[in-house]
Amino acid sequence: MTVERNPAEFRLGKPLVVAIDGPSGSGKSSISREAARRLRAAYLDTGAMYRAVTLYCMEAGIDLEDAAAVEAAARAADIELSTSPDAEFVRVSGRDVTDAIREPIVSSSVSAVATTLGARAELVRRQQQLIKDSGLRIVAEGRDITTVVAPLAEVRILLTASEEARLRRRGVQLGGTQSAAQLKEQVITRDAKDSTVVNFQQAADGVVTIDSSDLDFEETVQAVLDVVYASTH
Ligand SMILES: Nc1ncnc2c1ncn2[C@@H]1O[C@H](COP(=O)(O)OP(=O)(O)OP(=O)(O)O)[C@@H](O)[C@H]1O
Ligand SMILES: Nc1ccn([C@H]2C[C@H](O)[C@@H](COP(=O)(O)O)O2)c(=O)n1
Repeated sequence: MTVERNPAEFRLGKPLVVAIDGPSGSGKSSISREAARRLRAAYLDTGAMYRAVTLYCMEAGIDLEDAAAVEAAARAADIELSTSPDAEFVRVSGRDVTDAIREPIVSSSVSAVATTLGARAELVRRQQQLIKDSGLRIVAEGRDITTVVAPLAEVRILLTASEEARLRRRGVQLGGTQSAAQLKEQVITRDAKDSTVVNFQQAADGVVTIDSSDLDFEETVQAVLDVVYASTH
């Protein structure tokens, strides 16, 4: 079913929190950003916050295996994150780190922060505040948005795709610069580590699964918008 109505006008004046979780490379960030644009909503990339804390720790010489130090860093880090789908930026201590947090060294270290429960508690608190600050019109994506950060969201989606599709997409996204082994490390191995503290492989009760393996980008955005309409009627 494709909805004809104008998404930008949909549910204006009423809360519309759209929570999207899923594994690495499933399309959460790119699909959520585009869905937010069309819904005229804010956009929250929670993974960027885990990445920002990781970079903060690495630059401060904090041992990522020291849970107490990582938790303290998550509390101390001065992180500014754009929630505009049209202006992506992340700043740590006022410095632009939008590109730096996407470097492979951060991708391969971020699970240490993501699996530190005290750091998660602090970032969940900040994420819930950002959702409130949006006026409750936002698409928020990550690994625990449907279950922990916004379990009462109007719309809750698990965005999945086959392992093969996710590896292929990430390979294309990185311009063919990564070997098959490197891609597997950044996508599959990272998911396995992150899965030890949050479940983003199976949909929780009430969460709608969208499998994008055989959908192109536009079809996936449309599938998300269809679930938004269906879940709010
Ligand atoms: N349905 C789709 N068909 C084809 N390509 C897609 C589709 N969805 C997303 N992509 C592309 O796949 C790549 C990975 O998507 P994206 O970065 O949004 O994934 P992600 O789930 O946020 O990953 P991560 O959690 O690792 O950051 C991007 O280049 C994106 O444009
Ligand atoms: N809500 C979230 C968001 C992200 N993470 C972790 C898992 C990833 O390894 C890392 C970076 O996320 P990405 O930018 O790849 O989406 O952050 C999490 O545990 N919970």
